Amino acid sequence: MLFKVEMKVNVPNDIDKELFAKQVDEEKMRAKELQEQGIWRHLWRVAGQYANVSIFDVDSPQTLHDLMMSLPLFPYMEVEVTALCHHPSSIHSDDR
Ligand SMILES: O=C(O)CC1=CCC(=O)O1
Repeated sequence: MLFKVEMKVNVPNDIDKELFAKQVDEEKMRAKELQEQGIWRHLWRVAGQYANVSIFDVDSPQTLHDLMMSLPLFPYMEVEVTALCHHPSSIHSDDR
């Protein structure tokens, strides 16, 4: 199942900078793993914002939920999830 996930990162003004830098590194490593596994299919920066638009390929909404909750930067994120399905005019057969 494909999901569009929009993540906006809100960094608290009083955050410990070292802790946050560590969490960013951990997020980067997790994102790399999930991309290599074909789960995090697309990861795009939203121009001009500390935000991204991503496409995830997971077996259920519960799996997506568990995955999102486990992201190191999740505590700072606003997240919007949109379920996607095949478009009848798409020429790609692998976008289900
Ligand atoms: O920078 C972001 O948008 C949050 C994030 C997602 C994956 C990653 O490495 O950072």
